[in-house]
Amino acid sequence: MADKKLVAATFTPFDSKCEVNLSQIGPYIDYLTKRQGVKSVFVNGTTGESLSLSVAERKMLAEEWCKKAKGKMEVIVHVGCMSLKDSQELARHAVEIQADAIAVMAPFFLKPKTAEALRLYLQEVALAAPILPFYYYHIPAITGVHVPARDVIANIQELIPMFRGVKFSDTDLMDLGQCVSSSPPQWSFLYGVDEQLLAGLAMGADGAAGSTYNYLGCHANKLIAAFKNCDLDRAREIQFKLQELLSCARNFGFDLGVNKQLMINVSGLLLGPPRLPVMPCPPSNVQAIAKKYLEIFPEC
Ligand SMILES: CC(=O)N[C@H](C=O)[C@@H](O)[C@H](O)[C@H](O)CO
Ligand SMILES: CC(=O)C(=O)O
Repeated sequence: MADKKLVAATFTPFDSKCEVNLSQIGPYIDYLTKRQGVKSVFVNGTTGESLSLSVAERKMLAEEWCKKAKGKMEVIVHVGCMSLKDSQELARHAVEIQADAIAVMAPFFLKPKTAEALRLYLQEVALAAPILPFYYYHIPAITGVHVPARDVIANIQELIPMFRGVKFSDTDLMDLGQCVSSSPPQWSFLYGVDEQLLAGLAMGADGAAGSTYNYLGCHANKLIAAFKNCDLDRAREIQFKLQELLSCARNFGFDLGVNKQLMINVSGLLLGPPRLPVMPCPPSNVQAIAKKYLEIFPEC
């Protein structure tokens, strides 16, 4: 079985005024590589609040991540925007800064109505970065674009020669299965519903990309290793622990604000508040979740 990849979808470090704080990116990379065993990041995605950032801010962040990660981690830069022009600008920039790959979600103000419309849109973005591996970022719960991923990627290599896979953030495991079974083996399907990663792996996902791997990377790596060793009891044990933590977090209204504050509590990194409209979470509210984290995962 080929190596399976674990990708952390990064938070965007802000200062107390909600301005991008690049100084935390070096320490963030050290934390992920040394403490969590994470060797790939997905920058400027959902967790990174990309659609709440300006294009200039996204460029600054992507550049700093690529610069500091060089030789240490793989960097996938999400360049999806509401405007094709902005996405193309970010895709060109990703080439300049030598990102390892780009990913694009469906635009969701004026939504593509068909798989063909979405494929044509993705192609136009890909043309701005023709040398970079390209991933489609499927996250229908957020975009409201419910075209099955299977339909989006049908014959997509004819339009996007560098197409390499999907970041699949949806619970529809039949759609995932159909993506896997209809695709060439060199494509990667990275599963993005952390609560049920094991089910995604069982359906043939090549790895995982998600927000919780910022602070649960080392456990997710163990889950993946257990799955590869066919030790399903052990894999399930870890998955159930992760579910227990996230179910506790849900009781406190688990959203990006809570998620970011949990990462701050666990890692000690200075990531700041989220940006409006996401509301900041008072540190005291997260203490119960952080306590649960330490109870469930006393060590890596
Ligand atoms: C909506 C969202 O942000 N999904 C993420 C990935 O795509 C996941 O990593 C979740 O944050 C995670 O599964 C926790 O619910
Ligand atoms: C969670 C995730 O994968 C993202 O932030 O895009």
